[in-house]
Amino acid sequence: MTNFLSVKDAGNINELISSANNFRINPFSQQSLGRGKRIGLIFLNPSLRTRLSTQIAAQNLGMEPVVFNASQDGWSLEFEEGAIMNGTSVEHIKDAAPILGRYFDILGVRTFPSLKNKEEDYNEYVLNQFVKYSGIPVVSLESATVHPLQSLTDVITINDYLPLQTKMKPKVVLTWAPHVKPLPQCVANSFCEWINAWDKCDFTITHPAGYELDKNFTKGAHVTNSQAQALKDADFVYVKNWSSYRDYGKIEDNDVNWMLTKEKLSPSNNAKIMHCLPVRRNVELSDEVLDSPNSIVTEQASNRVWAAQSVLAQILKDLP
Ligand SMILES: NCCC[C@H](NC(=O)CCC(=O)O)C(=O)O
Ligand SMILES: NC(=O)OP(=O)(O)O
Repeated sequence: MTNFLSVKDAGNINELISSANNFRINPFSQQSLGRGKRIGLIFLNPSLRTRLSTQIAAQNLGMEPVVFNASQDGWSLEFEEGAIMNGTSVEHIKDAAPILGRYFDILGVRTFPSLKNKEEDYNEYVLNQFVKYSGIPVVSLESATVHPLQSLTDVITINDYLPLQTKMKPKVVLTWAPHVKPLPQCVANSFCEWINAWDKCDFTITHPAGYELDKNFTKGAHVTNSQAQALKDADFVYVKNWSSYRDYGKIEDNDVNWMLTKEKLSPSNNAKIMHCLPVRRNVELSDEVLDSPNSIVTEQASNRVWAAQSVLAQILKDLP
């Protein structure tokens, strides 16, 4: 593995899951793999889980992680080719990224979408420039359109429960939830493309009209505007808000009735509840759901370490 930017870089998903499961049993089994190697973790946006789990994963592999909160502590970066830099941006990515490439063996980058320029966001304008100019393997720590370390974690978490399932394929539902802010589509896009590629689940997406996701990510999934219909017999319910893809970055209609409650889950198959976190309690999901034994969000977040470790191990093995 060279880069880890989306499901396309994952190779065999089941092998990544199995490697993650091995690290969960024995976190320090491959300490020599990363010895003498350094990973730079560059954050252009806030993070709790990704920042900490990736540091822990790197340390478990014997690597040294260096975290840089670029948006707070670094010079303001310019990404536009040919820009006349007489404004607020101080340093061009063409100058900064090659230096990161000399300091580190692997680079992790978190960069959210602008939610203003759909074309730039969906072309991964920022992340791709880190890839182009750093010259070293790049791991997405969540980008404009996808969050592959989160999605790998999500399939690892679902996989843990597969032996308990009686159906050939468990019913996995991604439900839109209300929010106070317009959020990226990336966690939802990414979950869709990983669940589709993994192909072990019967997958339904439900959202109010106007929140259709980009078909490049969802194709193959059942899509319905009826949350009640989607939740019926569900084995896993993944809750997430996203802003409109069509009317890009806008809140079409923040229907509070879409908040997930215990009552709505009663026709489900005692569904496990998932969310990438952070979550707005009693806006996206009720306390009752989040605090119930069906919620596996803490377990899910704890799997972030093993997902990151399996990816970093694969990249380390393939370093030139
Ligand atoms: N990294 C996990 C999710 C990040 C982001 N959530 C947020 O920005 C939440 C912000 C808030 O709740 O104010 C998202 O949905 O893509
Ligand atoms: N789920 C997730 O990526 O969390 P952070 O934004 O805290 O890293």
